[in-house]
Amino acid sequence: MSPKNIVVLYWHRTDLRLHDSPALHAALALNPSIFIPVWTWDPHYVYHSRVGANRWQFLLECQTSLSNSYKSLNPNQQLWVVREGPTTVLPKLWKIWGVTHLVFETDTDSYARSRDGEVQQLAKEAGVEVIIRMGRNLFDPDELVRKNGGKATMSISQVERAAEKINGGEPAKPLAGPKEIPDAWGIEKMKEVEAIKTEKIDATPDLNAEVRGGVENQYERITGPKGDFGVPTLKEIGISESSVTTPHRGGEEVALKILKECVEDEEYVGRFEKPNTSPADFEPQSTTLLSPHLHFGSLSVRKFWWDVQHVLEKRKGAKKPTSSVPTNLPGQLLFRDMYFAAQAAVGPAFATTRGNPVVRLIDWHLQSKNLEKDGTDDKRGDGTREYTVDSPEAEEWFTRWKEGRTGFPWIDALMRQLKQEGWIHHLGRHSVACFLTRGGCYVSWERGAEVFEELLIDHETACNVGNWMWLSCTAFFAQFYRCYSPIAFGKKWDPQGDLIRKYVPELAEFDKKYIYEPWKAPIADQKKWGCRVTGDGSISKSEDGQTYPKPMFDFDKRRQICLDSMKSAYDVGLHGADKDVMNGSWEKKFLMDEGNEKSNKRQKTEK
Ligand SMILES: Cc1cc2nc3c(=O)[nH]c(=O)nc-3n(C[C@H](O)[C@H](O)[C@H](O)COP(=O)(O)OP(=O)(O)OC[C@H]3O[C@@H](n4cnc5c(N)ncnc54)[C@H](O)[C@@H]3O)c2cc1C
Repeated sequence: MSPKNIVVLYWHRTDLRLHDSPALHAALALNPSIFIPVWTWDPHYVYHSRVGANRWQFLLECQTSLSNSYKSLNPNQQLWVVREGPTTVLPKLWKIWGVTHLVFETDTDSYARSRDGEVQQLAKEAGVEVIIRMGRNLFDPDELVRKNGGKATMSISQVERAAEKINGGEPAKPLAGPKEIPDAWGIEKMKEVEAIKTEKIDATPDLNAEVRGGVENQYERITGPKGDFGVPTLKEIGISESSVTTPHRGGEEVALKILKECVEDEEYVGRFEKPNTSPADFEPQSTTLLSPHLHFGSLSVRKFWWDVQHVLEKRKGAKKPTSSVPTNLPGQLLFRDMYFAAQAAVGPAFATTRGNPVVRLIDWHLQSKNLEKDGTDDKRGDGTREYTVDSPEAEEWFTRWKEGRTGFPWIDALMRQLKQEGWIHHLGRHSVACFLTRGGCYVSWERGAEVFEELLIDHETACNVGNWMWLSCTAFFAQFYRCYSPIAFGKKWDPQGDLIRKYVPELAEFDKKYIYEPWKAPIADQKKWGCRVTGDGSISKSEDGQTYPKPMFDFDKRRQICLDSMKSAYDVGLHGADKDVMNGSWEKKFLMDEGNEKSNKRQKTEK
């Protein structure tokens, strides 16, 4: 085919960048006469995945930045945002714009796999050639699985061994970004899509109704309210500007600047060891905070790897102390690949307990409803699962955890930082995840993962659920007797309690002696420091001034109960895909177990 006749529709999804994009490179290598970079505003993410205001804003910033980059290379270009789901709109676009090739980056997330399968079939029927390239990971997750004997990658050493068989353990080198971009069709031809019948949008279940304070008009016109295929505004998607509270900004330019500053600090990169970075540091935080950029693809993970690798090699050459995998920065990126490949092997069930062969079944409180006898699989994988409130007390703990009013200042500071900023340090995530599950509340990790899914600006299904399984000791990690104290762990990193003072300002005046355990402060001191420790925090002001809640339970007692219960659950030894789990009879096994908190409770109530 002569380049004259080549019309490429480039479908941006996980790659909001121009630098090092193998799919974009392949698309431009076709030498197209017409090149149309498109984003389809997919109702699946708008309604059926939990997304908070901060992550919406981050996405819009990434899209705006990409659109501007296109414009700077070709004033007639932009990111063409089309407001309809991809499986219905793409075939219409191909027809109207005479598309010959569809090009996109591989996405191994469960929803994306089935969507892309459907799109490929439609393209085949329409005679459109499809080109797909991997660029979201260091190594192709499916290839890692194959090299790991077809099994989920459950440890870094498995990833390293599998990667060794792919390219001697080295990710491909980054590709240069384009210097020029061909034209799209003229605006009149582009706008012909307005004549097409818009499909009815499937807006139920709407998991983001609460996030959207205002009226949304995101699907009223396929080309957007101005008819210019523009990146939506917050207002158009029904989100008020005041609900965006994150200080973290999106976009390729921002990502490249952060990476540049990071690698210029040779000591930082050379000595980086994750366990030695503080969860209490803010402005600046102690790790790179590049995760949201990797999530949206505003940064290439291979560029991250190689820029860091060059610093490490230089240091090694100069015989300077240099950290190594898995605690150094490349090690962190391998953890990311580990979770992607584990998800690629397990499929949609990776995000749940039911049907997931790698996850242990623990008899948590607030289990997903699909674990009940008549439970069904969440085939759409859209997080619509409901849960069973087996204990009103656990439900209350879960709510207090989510809202940052547990009465444990370290936990509350982190949960409020998460809500405000959409990002917390990895060890902060450890603390709050352990506290909600095996180290305090004994609430299902699936509840915690759903809260993170909404609030994180870096939410990545594979990494989120993978890490929740790790922290709850249901997969990847099994040392459940190693538990984070909400008091001692924070104190170790931040003896002055600065993180607490920032995010729990009602305790700002407390002496460092009491900042982690304010309930122990004498009443006279509490009054002097302007905050009484009383109630459950549901009312922030009381008659005598500001208040902070009492701890919601005795942590030492809860830790012991959780430890005993975990031990019993490990003895029962069920996993998510076992017959007893799939047919809903698993509870019987726990009822027979004497050592378990919940089974004892149940036996008592059943009598
Ligand atoms: C309960 C829980 C939930 C999590 N949910 C997510 C999530 O939804 N999305 C997400 O990207 N990370 C998640 N993580 C992993 C990790 O906490 C973040 O990737 C990291 O804190 C991001 O900050 P950073 O960019 O400064 O990391 P850095 O320490 O600078 O690491 C560089 C990059 O390596 C990757 N990385 C580092 N640690 C991990 C890890 N343990 N697992 C996977 N990738 C890692 C990230 O892409 C990160 O940007 C979660 C961790 C826990 C304990």
